[in-house]
Amino acid sequence: MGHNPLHEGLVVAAHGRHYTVEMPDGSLRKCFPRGKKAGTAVGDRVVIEPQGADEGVIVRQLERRNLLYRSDEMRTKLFAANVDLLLIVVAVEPAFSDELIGRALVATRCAGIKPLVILNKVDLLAQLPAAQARIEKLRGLGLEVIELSALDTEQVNAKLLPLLKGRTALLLGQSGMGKSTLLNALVPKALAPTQEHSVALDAGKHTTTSTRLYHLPDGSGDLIDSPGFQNFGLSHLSAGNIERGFPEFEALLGECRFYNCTHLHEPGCGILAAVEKGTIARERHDLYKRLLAEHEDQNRY
Ligand SMILES: Nc1nc2c(ncn2[C@@H]2O[C@H](COP(=O)(O)OP(=O)(O)OP(=O)(O)O)[C@@H](O)[C@H]2O)c(=O)[nH]1
Ligand SMILES: [Zn+2]
Repeated sequence: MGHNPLHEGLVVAAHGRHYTVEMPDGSLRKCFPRGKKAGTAVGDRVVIEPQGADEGVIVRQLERRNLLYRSDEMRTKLFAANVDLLLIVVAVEPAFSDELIGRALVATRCAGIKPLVILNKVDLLAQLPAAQARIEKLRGLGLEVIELSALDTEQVNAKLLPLLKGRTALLLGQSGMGKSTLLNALVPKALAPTQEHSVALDAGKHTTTSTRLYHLPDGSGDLIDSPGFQNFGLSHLSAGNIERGFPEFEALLGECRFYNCTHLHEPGCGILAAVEKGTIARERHDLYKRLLAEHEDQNRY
């Protein structure tokens, strides 16, 4: 009895212990990692050995362009691989978190992924100016922002499809920002349960919690969605990585007196001086301090 021939496939869903791998003919296989270690993420290209009609074993994974992690207090987990674009979905209402955007910005700068902010629900005209004022600050950090209403499918496609063409984008958003509505507008067959549907269908019974990759209908790009994903734990990043995650620090780093300045308490620190002057926002420096502290906590033992 010889081995089955090996095949290359794309990991389109992660379910904890097993993965869904899409084969070149479009068929899906339920695949298990060889051995105990699961070093595979959605977006990875893998070589599998087919087993039976619709299963397989992941023999190895091909080299990846980049890898995003999501870590919590407990551990660091793989999130998604080979991502070109991080779509950070925020909304005019409810209020969005600067913290999450700041963390996403650090993660993308470290992984070499382009971040793009989507301001959703611009049809809520009364609250729009206040949201736009907050968005201006993000533009000041060099973030590109696209304004749209996810309820307007035509508008969503006109604004986003050209940017998604030939790329793999990861959707990120706090609950209520309209991420599911946006996904449904781009990939109708994804049928991501929106909040209304979840309520109608009995308290979110149909909400999936696994990370999934969807192909755009015209086949010219992929979207990765990770329901229930709220925060970007970054405790796996080094202090140098965290520093690099703050674009507004970059031009000032040369002004610190000490070459290994941590920008926390050193005399002659260019960053601290800018915070005092107000040219770097204090909330941003506070986020920097929090990320460093999380990193210290994680690496203490
Ligand atoms: N006015 C307006 N409402 C929107 C828009 N997009 C989404 N919504 C509404 O906002 C609410 C939240 O949308 P969802 O798509 O469920 O939000 P989500 O980000 O997926 O939230 P979770 O399902 O909790 O993860 C729903 O009531 C949507 O109908 C929009 O462009 N304009
Ligand atoms: Zn400094």
